[in-house]
Amino acid sequence: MSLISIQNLNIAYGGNEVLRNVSLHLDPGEIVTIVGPNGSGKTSLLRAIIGATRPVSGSVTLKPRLCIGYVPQRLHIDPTLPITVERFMRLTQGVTRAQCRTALETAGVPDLLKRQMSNLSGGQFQRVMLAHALINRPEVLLLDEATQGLDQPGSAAFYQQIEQVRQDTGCAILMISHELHVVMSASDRVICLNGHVCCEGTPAVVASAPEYRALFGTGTGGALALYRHDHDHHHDHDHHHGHGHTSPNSNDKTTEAAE
Ligand SMILES: Nc1ncnc2c1ncn2[C@@H]1O[C@H](COP(=O)(O)OP(=O)(O)OP(=O)(O)O)[C@@H](O)[C@H]1O
Repeated sequence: MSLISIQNLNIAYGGNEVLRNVSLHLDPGEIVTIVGPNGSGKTSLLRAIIGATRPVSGSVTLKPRLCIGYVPQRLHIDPTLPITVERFMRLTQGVTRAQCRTALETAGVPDLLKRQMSNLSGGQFQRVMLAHALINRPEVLLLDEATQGLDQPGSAAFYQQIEQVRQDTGCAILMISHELHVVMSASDRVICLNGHVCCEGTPAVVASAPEYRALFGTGTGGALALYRHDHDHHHDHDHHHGHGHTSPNSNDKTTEAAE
């Protein structure tokens, strides 16, 4: 049974259609990346999954008692507010120090418990957010542009950590990104959203491709992959693509990046 199953979802704000006929599913242990330009409805989809937005029609079905961990885009903490990692993680009632330690270990930052949140680097901060999302041992992790603000090696390292988390905990991961051409190479599926599901498929792992090396060097440990999507349909005026199509010669599907 899928953990999350979305059928023919339509979302509109005051008559303005944002998502049209979107269907997708997330199965246990899968890593699925949703890419789409700004304004393509990614956050609306995420809000529909957590029940914060009511669809016009269609359905979102979650496995009964599904535990979801959420890693937000960027949480702003006032730098003048003194708060340690431990206190931040224990703001939720009932969380023990042992649970914090375990979650920080799983997130790859076992030594940060006593550190001030305001002194963490961007990558450390996002790992603490990851640890925070892991505390209740979720079956699904939702990541909303979780590598925004990190540089490329930082993003690659974060993606490697996510992969490790899947290995350690077996949880499924639904990742949202506005980066159209670079995705986590461990993604089992990539879904391109642009008001509707534009195309989907597996990302190509192209660590040896010249384009890949030119863009990212070889220091990313294969954590990033180029993703190229080709399709032959046109979009209406409301849903412009923010990217150029790379090839006009195929139907709706993901193609491998150059080898
Ligand atoms: N509560 C709301 N009321 C009215 N319009 C909204 C609301 N939330 C989002 N929208 C509009 O819906 C469209 C899709 O927004 P959404 O935030 O889902 O896209 P997104 O893909 O997450 O964008 P971004 O990458 O910029 O975060 C946008 O045009 C946005 O202005």
